[in-house]
Amino acid sequence: MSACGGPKIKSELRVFESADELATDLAEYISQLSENSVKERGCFTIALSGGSLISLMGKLCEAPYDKTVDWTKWFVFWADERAVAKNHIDSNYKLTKDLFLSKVPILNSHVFSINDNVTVEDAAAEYEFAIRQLVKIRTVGVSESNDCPKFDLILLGMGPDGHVASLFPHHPALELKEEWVTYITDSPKPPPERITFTLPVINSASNVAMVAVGEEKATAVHLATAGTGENFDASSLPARMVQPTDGKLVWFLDSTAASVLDVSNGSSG
Ligand SMILES: O=C(O)[C@H](O)[C@@H](O)[C@H](O)[C@H](O)COP(=O)(O)O
Repeated sequence: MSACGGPKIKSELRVFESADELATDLAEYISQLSENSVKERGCFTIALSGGSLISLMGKLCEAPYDKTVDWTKWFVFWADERAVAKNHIDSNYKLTKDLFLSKVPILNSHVFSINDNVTVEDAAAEYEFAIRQLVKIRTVGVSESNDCPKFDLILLGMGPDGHVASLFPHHPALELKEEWVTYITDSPKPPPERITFTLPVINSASNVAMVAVGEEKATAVHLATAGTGENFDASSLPARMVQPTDGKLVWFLDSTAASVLDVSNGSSG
C-alpha cells in the first residue's frame, strides 16, 4: 500500500496492488473505527451502499474480525437503495444480506433497511424520520456544525461517471441542503427510482470511505482527488463534492483505479 497525506490534506489516499490487499486493509479500517466508536459512544453507526463495496468488506466476516468486532453494537443503514423488492437481485439490502449480514451476528433490530412497500417519496420520508428518531436519542450522533446526523462511517462506491450513493452528475438532488434523505425517479443507471442520502448527510459523517476498483474508475478518481481549475463544474462529478466538514475522508483504490493519479501530489485539499 502507498499512503499519502500531509498537514493540510483533507483526504487520505490508500492505493493497493490488488483488490485483495485493499479488502484486507478495508476490514482493518472498519474494525478500528468500530472499536473507537464503541469505546467513545457505546455503538457504531455505519451506512453502506451497493456495488463491489459489499464483497470487498467480506474479510470482516472472517477471523479475527468475526470474533473481535463487537457486532451487537453495530447499527446498519443504507446511503442509497434502489426501489425494488428486498428479494430482488438489484436490491442493495439483498446484496448486503447475502454477502455480509447473514454472516455476522448483527441484531435484526439494528438493521435499518429502506421500506420497499411504499412509493420512493414515502420511503425517503420514512427513512429520514427513522434517522431523526435515532439522532434524538443519540444512537446516531449529531454534527457540531449543523443538525445533520453524524454517522460514524459512511462507505461509498463510485461509478465511472463519478456518481456516489444515488447522486448522479448534474442531478438537482446534488443541490439539496435541508433534506437528509431524498428520492430520484430518473436515475441514468437502472433502476430509475432510488432513495439516497443527500450531500449534507454524507459530508457530516465522522468518516467517509470511498472505495474504487478498476481501470474504468481511473479518470473519475483523478478528477475527484486532484487539484482542478476554478472553472471545474463540481456537479459534473459528485464524488468531488464529498468533502466531510469535520470528518475524515479516506479513498481505498486498487492500482488500476489509481492509474491516472499523480501520487506525488498526495491528495485533494
Ligand atoms: O446503485 C448503484 O447503481 C450502484 O450500487 C452504484 O452506485 C455503485 O456503488 C457504483 O457504481 C460502484 O459500483 P462498483 O464498485 O461495483 O463498480
